[in-house]
Amino acid sequence: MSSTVLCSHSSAADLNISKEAVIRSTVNFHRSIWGDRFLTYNEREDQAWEEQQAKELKEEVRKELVLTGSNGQMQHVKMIQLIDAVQRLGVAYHFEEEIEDTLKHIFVTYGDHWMDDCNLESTSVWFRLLRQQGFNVSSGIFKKYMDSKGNFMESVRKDVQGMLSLYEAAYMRVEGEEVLDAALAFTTFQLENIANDHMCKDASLKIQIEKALEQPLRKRLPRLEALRYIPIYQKEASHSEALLKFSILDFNLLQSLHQKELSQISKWWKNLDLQNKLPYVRDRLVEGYFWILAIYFEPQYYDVRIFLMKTCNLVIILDDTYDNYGTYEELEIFTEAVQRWSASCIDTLPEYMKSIYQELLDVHKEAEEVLERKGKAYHSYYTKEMVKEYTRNLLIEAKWAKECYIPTVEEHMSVTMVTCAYGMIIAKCYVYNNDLVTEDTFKWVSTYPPLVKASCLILRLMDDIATHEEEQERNHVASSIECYMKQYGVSEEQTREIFSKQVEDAWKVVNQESLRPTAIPRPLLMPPINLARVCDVLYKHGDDYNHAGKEMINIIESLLANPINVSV
Ligand SMILES: CC(C)=CCC/C(C)=C/CC/C(C)=C/COP(=O)(O)OP(=O)(O)O
Repeated sequence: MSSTVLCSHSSAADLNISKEAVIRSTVNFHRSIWGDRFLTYNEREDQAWEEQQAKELKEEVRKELVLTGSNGQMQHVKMIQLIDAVQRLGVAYHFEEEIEDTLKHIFVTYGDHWMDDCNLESTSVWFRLLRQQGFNVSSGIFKKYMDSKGNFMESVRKDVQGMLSLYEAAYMRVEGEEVLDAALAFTTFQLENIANDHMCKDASLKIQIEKALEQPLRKRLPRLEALRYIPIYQKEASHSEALLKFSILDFNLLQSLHQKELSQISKWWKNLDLQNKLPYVRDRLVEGYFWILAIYFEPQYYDVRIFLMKTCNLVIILDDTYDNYGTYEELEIFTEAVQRWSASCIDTLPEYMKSIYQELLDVHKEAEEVLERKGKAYHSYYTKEMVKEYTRNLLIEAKWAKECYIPTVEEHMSVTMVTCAYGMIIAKCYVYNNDLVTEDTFKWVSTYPPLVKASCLILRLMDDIATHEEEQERNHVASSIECYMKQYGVSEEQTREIFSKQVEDAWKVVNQESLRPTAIPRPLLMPPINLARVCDVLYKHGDDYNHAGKEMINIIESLLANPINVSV
């Protein structure tokens, strides 16, 4: 994989560092597995008809989602089930107001006391939905399913659907919620037993349990949950035909929009001609698009996605330049140029870095022009400052790598919290958001508040758990695993366990910070939450960003290539 090469580079003369050969370490990343597959886009023939159908069905679903005058308990139970289905089918973004109104009404009506005679399944779904919506209902309600010794009752063990719902609800836990910690341990153990039980005859239930154990709903991306849930929902006797059909059409229409975007961005990427200009850079455009789609999949975020794709792929170019190809002296010059952020710096740069720098300025200038017209120039001020901070910290990592220095865990985290790039990406998510974003939003994100830190930590730890071995083989900066092992004298195995626990603790912070009142308007919380979620796809079974495995390839094909058959 990795190799250290001697290569003579034209920049050496400009740099005045050495007229002889420059030693570079390079990694031979494999080429994109997707080739030009997403370069061209063809609209499906029946798309206009599908759009019309979807429009009509959407209004039918909307009517079902509005509370009627009768407003009885039974209606509330049904409404909770319907909202759960709407969310899991991936179409909740069409009905945000209706969902907010209904859940608020239920919160105001019942407070912490969801109907006493309700079963575990209904109570768990109520709890999860309200917590997801930011209503801080008490987890104390689950104590009634425990005996005097604090163990879950025998009746719970027999209620498999109830346990499955409780398992999903428990993932909304925050620090100190012992009843939810106990519920999670109990349900996980019981559900694992059922999943491993060869005598269990209900194959469909078994699959649902396996999928839930693999990834709880809290960590699941809405588009991936939609793919999984559509066939399950269809089998439910009480399903709404309008909702089912609408979800399928909407999934396919969005897929078509995403294909169009990916084609547009593939052309931009191809035009950069990196294969010839910067052959050391990874070509992971399609995997990168999956990453961005995880943050925002809704049609209204088209501009943000295009901007994020350009700017995040530049982040990858920078990452490979600092981690891999650039010499320390070159990187110092580049970092200085970024701090000055001016086209006049181009002449000071080594030849191969000029196009990177120019593209960095261009992508931000493009955004700046749009924002200036809207009187929002400060949006780009903050994101540019975060890019500057990012390169300064990449340079520190390059120094550590050059000196083979293993920092303390605290030193490492203070730098890699920035170089994992999530803070900067979150800020960039807000650049084109108009109504809710204020200067305070940028001040919030740039100071790395608990939610942003938690999201960064989840990425850093999961990425390092997945890539530690591969990165060790090359001259990469010490990973958090190495730092931890050295500082605490523990094995790699123990460190991995400790980090997995830290990831779960970070999720508790994500949950806490999502409860009302929130530090910033609730819709703006989605980028850090979804960025945490995507790690659970990309880094759970290895490094699926750099080396997409079979399952990742399947995911990308289902999301971006294969429409769902309308008669599923
Ligand atoms: C569209 C697009 C490309 C999205 C990517 C999002 C992004 C910029 C993520 C941050 C950088 C990162 C962790 C890259 C993974 O490579 P790595 O494992 O080499 O990272 P490391 O050098 O920090 O370990």
